[in-house]
Amino acid sequence: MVSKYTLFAVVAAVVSYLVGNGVITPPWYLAFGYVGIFIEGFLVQFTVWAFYSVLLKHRLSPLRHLPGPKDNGLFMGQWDNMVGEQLGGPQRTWARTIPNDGIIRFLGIFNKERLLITSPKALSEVLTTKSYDFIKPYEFSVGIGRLLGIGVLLAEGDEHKFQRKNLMPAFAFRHVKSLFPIFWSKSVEVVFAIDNEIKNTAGAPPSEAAIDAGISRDVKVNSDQAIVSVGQWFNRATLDIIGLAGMGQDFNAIADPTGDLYQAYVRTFRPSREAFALQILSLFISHAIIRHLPFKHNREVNKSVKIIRDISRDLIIKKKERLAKGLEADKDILSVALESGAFTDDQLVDQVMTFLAAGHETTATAMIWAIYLLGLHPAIQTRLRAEVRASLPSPDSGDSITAADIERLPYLNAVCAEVLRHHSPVPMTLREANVNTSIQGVPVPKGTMLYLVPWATNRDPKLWGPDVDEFEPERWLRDASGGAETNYAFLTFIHGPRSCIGEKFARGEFACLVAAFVGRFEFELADPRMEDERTIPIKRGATSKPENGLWIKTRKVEGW
Ligand code: HEM
Repeated sequence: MVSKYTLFAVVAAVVSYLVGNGVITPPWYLAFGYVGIFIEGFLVQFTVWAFYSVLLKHRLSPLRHLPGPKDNGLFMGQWDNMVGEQLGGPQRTWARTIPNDGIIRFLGIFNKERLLITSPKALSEVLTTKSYDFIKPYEFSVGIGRLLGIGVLLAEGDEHKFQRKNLMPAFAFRHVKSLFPIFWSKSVEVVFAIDNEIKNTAGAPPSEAAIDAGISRDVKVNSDQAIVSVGQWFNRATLDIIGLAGMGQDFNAIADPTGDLYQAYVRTFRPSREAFALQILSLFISHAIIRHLPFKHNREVNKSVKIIRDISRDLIIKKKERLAKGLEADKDILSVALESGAFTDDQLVDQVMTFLAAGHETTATAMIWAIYLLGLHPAIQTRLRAEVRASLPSPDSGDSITAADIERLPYLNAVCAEVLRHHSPVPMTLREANVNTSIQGVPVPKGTMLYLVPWATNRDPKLWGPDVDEFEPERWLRDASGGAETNYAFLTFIHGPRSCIGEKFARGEFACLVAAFVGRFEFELADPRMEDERTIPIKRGATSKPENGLWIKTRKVEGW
């Protein structure tokens, strides 16, 4: 489709030719030759278009009658609220306070119209029955695609159906069950590593360089207690798990955080002023241009992406060699993708990149919130520790576990489900109507942007009851659905054909990591300022976690 800028340029060129040759004479213009008239022509069109789209379009929109927040800025709609609060925060408030039938309309930057989808019925249409009417917005895909590759997460339409069908066998629960020994062995390894760190870490805070490189942030308190920064440990553990269970390759990031792959992710996700500035710039300029601007952050991300791509390619070559040698077929994600014969080598690289990134940062974020919430609620922590110790083998025993061992721990499963409800690692995701369609009978024009916000839906009192903000694992013991009347009240993994393909994998590794950590350690928040979750600065991005990390006073509990 021709872009509006191309159209403006063509019209301006024609006008410039006609005026320059005296065919037409506008009542007023500055005669600076053909180029001057071209620029004037372009600017006049741009100004008319900008005036229309910022000040008029939303007033004439067929969606203008939908309920929504009224305190809009003249040019920037709800922008001030959205940047001033945690990601998903304003949407959580609107879903609670603005009476609506499932759709709330709000204005974003330059008064662009957006729809927040709130009711289970509307969510089921967008996510399930009309899933392919909605796509991931182009700019979102280009931005995140640099790091994730264009794999199943970003493919659309028939291409997505094809990729998902061929990857599904690797994620069937029958298969995921066989991965529990890997989940457990890495959970035990990270617990041992943290235990060692508590014994050996120095009394002084680690150097800035070590913190920056995601290597150590831990500080000794006394002989058996240290302040541990849990985030980096769980990133290392989940990267190892997706490596082993997903690709058959141990990246050894728990043992050695200086490895290329782990460091590539540390550089990419490291918050910096430049990264934030580029994020803001991406609201005005295409990601395709931004990534080439000469900034240090861009150079670091580009370098990291090359490393991740090269490692992904190497993994594929090694796997192919194993297959060619006729070695026993592996059942990891990469082997399933290779054996399906559905993907070219380049497509496989994109899939591997997708699974590496989507498969580790999310679960590591879930772990941060689990430790945060259990640090805040010592009674729940103690009860969970008792259940784990009574039922699972001590890490020291060297014994492994099965999926059934985890399944039969009701409190562990309830705690994990409640963490995922209370603090969804992915706070929100976006969709764009790809065709003229409708939601709950409301006509939705092509191009309309939709917000699906687990941070709002998972905490909506209409769906969960008045105790929605309590961290209350019991709700999952009373009722397998947590007390909500519908699945669509729980959006952590989304639903339908674009739901998280790794949900069962994620729930399995998450339960193992929580069990091993809580079984072995007693812990509390090191920073009392974090006790009020509403005031914690949260990092903005695809996943939401505390911007300054999570620091907990940790002590080994003997006897298991
Ligand atoms: C607690 C951990 C996790 C959470 C909260 C989570 C959440 C999500 C969400 C919300 C989506 C939908 C994104 C969207 O449509 O915009 C998604 C998609 C996806 N996730 Fe996860 N995820 C987790 C773990 C994993 C793991 C461990 C893997 C891989 C092993 C994985 C692989 C994927 C893939 C490939 C997709 C795209 C699916 C598709 O579009 O067909 N995720 N995830």
